[in-house]
Amino acid sequence: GLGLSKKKDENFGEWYSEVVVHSEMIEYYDISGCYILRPWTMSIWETMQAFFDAEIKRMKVKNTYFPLFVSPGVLEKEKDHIEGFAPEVAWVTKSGKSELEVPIAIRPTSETVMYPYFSKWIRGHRDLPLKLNQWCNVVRWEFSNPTPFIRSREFLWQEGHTAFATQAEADEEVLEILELYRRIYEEYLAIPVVKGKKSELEKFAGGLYTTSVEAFIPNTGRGVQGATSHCLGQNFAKMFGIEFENEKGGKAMVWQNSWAYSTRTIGVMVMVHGDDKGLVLPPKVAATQVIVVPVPYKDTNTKEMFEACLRTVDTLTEAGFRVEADLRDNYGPGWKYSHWEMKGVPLRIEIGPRDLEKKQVRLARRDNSDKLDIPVSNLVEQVKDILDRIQENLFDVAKQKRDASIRVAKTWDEFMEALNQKKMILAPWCDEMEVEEEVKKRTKGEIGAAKSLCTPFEQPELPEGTLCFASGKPAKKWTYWGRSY
Ligand SMILES: O=C(C[C@H]1NCCC[C@H]1O)Cn1cnc2c(c1=O)CCCC2
Ligand SMILES: [Mg+2]
Repeated sequence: GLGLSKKKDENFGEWYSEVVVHSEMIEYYDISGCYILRPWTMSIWETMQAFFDAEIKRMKVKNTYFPLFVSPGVLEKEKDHIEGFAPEVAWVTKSGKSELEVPIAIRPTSETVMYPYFSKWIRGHRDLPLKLNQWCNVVRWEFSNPTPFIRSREFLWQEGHTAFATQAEADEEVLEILELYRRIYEEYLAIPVVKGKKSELEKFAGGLYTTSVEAFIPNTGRGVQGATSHCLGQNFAKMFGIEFENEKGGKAMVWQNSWAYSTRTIGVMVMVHGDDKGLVLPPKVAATQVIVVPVPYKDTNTKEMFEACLRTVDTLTEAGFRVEADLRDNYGPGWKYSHWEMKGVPLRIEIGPRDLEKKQVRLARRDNSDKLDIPVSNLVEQVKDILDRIQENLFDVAKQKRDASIRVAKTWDEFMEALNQKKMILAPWCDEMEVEEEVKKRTKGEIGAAKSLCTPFEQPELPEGTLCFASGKPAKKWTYWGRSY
């Protein structure tokens, strides 16, 4: 039947699973950790893809497509890159009834797929910069609790792989891409994120440094890595022999980056904005931004009302909005209101007999349930204004909740108190890896250990003599910590 059986503040995990299914985003699949992405999800993915693809094309990145399959030799080429992850790699060992001579890996990411060819294609400085991206799926056979969008064994992403003659060019692109990831979260998904650098322990082991945008889920008190932009330095160039003849005729290794965001972004959006009536979609990414529902009265002239609904759809469609009318005669208005609220449609337009008479329509906002009557003559302007206000309001509310979840901690006790209150902790840290390992050990438990989320580029003042919250040594930086997905 209609409606959720679990409340967001009471049983978050089950609430989330119900929302993604009842909003028709996800269908569960018979293989654990794999999910069907239904059209209501794909339209969101496509909207973000349209933005990001256009932006990277402006950066002269070209789309490509490499094979799904990786030969074992290359995959295991980079020891410390792969050893930590080996259990997650899925392998094809048979075709039909016969065993394969050599098992073939399914790509968990494509560094090792692409870089032998980078080595072949990059000969001279004129071959640089090489900037490729692919939109594809990857497979990681995760064992910890699978969660739709957030942690699945197969997911969609884009992975950018670029090579430059100089570190400066690589460093610059890392941040340019990270800004695009911030825009995806803050401008499209209406989710506040922190831009920062990963610690040595949390960074991509194969790279030089990792930058990320970090989101936070107040209900669970968990950080979530929203997207990553890595500078790989010359590590992979060394491994795969990716070198070029520079202007002076000497040989030099390239500087590389790799960067990705995935369908995980959609799960963060559900978690942050969803409520006890279901999904709440930011207008920028909503497949349907406006749903028009007729409200027939007993003896109403339904023909005239349906025509008014269709005229409303035409007017708003011409104005560039994504709008539908629900004219099904086997459901009443009340059922339709709940249905489209569950699916998170940002704005509903109700048209009843009185609205016809008065040449007005009634708008109902999904984010704050406000209702207002507006004259049909002013429809387009008002709908545009309201959708913009909904987008802003979703961001403002999410930011206010996220900021309320941040605690500054200067001592271990303050840290543990905040951690147990499901907070995102900003603490002065000595930046020593052993100390971070110690924090993980000391906070290990049923619901997972605390880890560093990122060192924000925006550093608060660090007064001389400030001590590390965990080691008591002189602090070097402010870092965000918390439990995470
Ligand atoms: O994938 C990356 C780094 C990089 N890959 C390309 C896009 C950007 C960024 O995600 C890290 N990583 C994560 N997970 C795994 C691997 C791995 O390299 C390799 C083996 C299986 C699991
Ligand atoms: Mg992983």
